[in-house]
Amino acid sequence: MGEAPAFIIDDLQTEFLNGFDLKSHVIGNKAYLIGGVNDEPTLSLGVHIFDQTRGELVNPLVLGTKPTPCKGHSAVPLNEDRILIIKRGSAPDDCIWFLEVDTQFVREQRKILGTEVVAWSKGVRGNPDKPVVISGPSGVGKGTLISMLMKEFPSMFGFSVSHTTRAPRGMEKDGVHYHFTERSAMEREIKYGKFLEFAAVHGNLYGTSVEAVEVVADAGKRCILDIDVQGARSVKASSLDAMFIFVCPPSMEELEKRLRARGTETEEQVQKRLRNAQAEIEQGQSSGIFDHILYNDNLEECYEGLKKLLGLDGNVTTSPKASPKGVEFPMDVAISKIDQKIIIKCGSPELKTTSKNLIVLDLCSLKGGAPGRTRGLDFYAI
Ligand SMILES: Nc1nc2c(ncn2[C@@H]2O[C@H](COP(=O)(O)OP(=O)(O)O)[C@@H](O)[C@H]2O)c(=O)[nH]1
Ligand SMILES: Nc1ncnc2c1ncn2[C@@H]1O[C@H](COP(=O)(O)OP(=O)(O)O)[C@@H](O)[C@H]1O
Repeated sequence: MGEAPAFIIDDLQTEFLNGFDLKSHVIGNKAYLIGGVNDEPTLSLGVHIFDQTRGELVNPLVLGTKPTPCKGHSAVPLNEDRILIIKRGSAPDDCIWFLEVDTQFVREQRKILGTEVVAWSKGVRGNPDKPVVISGPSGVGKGTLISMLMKEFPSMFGFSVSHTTRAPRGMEKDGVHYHFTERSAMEREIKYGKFLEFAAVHGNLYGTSVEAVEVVADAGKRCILDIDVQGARSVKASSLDAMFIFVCPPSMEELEKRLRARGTETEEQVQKRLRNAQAEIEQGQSSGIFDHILYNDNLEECYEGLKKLLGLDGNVTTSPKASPKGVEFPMDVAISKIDQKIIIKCGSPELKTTSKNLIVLDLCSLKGGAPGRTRGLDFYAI
């Protein structure tokens, strides 16, 4: 989008002129201008801020995944910290978005980055199952247990693919086992708030991106995270409500035997991992982070113990959780807010999912937000 014409700033109302589709919303002393050139059918949702105190138009740093282009949009500010956007002409699961302008995440990023920041978050119906964090020293068998679980229940669980600066091992594939990355690129992404947690482990940087966990939940699966104790501590302190499991070896001698038998590390790396293992085991057992401790002596018994913790010891249906359907909005909608409810009036009778033309969106059930998804959307027709 080019510079917004001056009269839009003066008027600060919805304007459609010369192909511009811009909506402005005043929150505090700032007017948020959302939209851009409407080159039908592709309106790309850009964001500008008009700072009324300074009388200046500002280009904010826009974080989060940007919505795909649409045919138009309607918007309404919510609770002084975000703007609800309904994209027109989008798929039912892609029409509700939030532009966060003063949420905790945005305020933190503004402070870190020293510039004006806004962030996108996509609205998703329903809530995923609690993610499972699995920690334990190198060589204890975390990867083996997780592979067994994925193999037996492929449609139920999804693996959070971490980023790491360590080199790939022979059989490891980029994007499957890890996202192998340069340290500088990873540090930049950490700075831009893309990581749920990160830690230096055995001399390399490892981290879970917010997206890594979100894509698993988007697929209707329960997310499994294989991360170290420092990472588990960060997740525990985050807003992600997870289950925490620590895997212990039967002895240090057995751990060393497994690590050497795996044959993936140099002697120096084996020594480093063994040195770190003692402290990890102590923290795993005494830090209060973990809900459960599993001893991996006999693999089959340990795997049965893991399944029991996950409620998989009885008869289990292995189909993935059906993701709740979205709503397809017609081109013509009007939005208003009453307390914690959003009323969406659909002007045309073409609404596909219902014969009624008022949709109520309940804001009380919303969870999460940028830099991930805003989950728990609950809407119904009246
Ligand atoms: N904090 C954190 N730790 C991770 C992440 N991914 C892997 N790790 C941990 O990093 C450590 C080393 O992992 P890796 O190099 O794959 O070796 P392995 O544990 O011997 O298989 C393990 O304790 C993993 O649990 C991550 O995203 N964040
Ligand atoms: N209970 C067990 N008994 C014997 N060997 C095991 C057991 N669990 C795992 N292993 C072996 O130990 C090695 C390390 O396991 P791995 O899953 O790679 O550990 P981690 O992911 O915790 O580093 C692998 O070669 C694996 O086959």
